[in-house]
Amino acid sequence: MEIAIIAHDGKKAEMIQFLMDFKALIISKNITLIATGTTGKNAEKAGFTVNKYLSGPYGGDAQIAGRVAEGKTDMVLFFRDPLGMHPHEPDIAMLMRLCDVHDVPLATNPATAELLIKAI
Ligand SMILES: O=C(CO)COP(=O)(O)O
Repeated sequence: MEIAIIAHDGKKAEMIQFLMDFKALIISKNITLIATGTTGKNAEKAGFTVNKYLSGPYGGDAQIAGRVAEGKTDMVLFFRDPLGMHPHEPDIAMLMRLCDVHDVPLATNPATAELLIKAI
């Protein structure tokens, strides 16, 4: 199972805490993690193996959206910062739209991500 992890800067610490909280489950379920660039680097520093794509503003969200459209990604955990401005807002909207088009589970905050990952 492939899960995409993406976190805006203000939410990266929460993403790493989330990954640590569910590390045993991620390993035991043989989950492949993919991520936007900087989120992925942070996860690697925390000891996770991650397939990294470009940083979000440089097209990483769009690359992951492509994988969602191709049926390669099974779940997207996207810790968005609703208080921040993002130059790549169109890419973010595209990713969320394609999750809906292809009925791929999408969590946009840690509470929802916890419910989703516990359901695996
Ligand atoms: O911008 C992002 C999501 O929209 C995240 O990108 P990074 O993981 O490269 O910071």
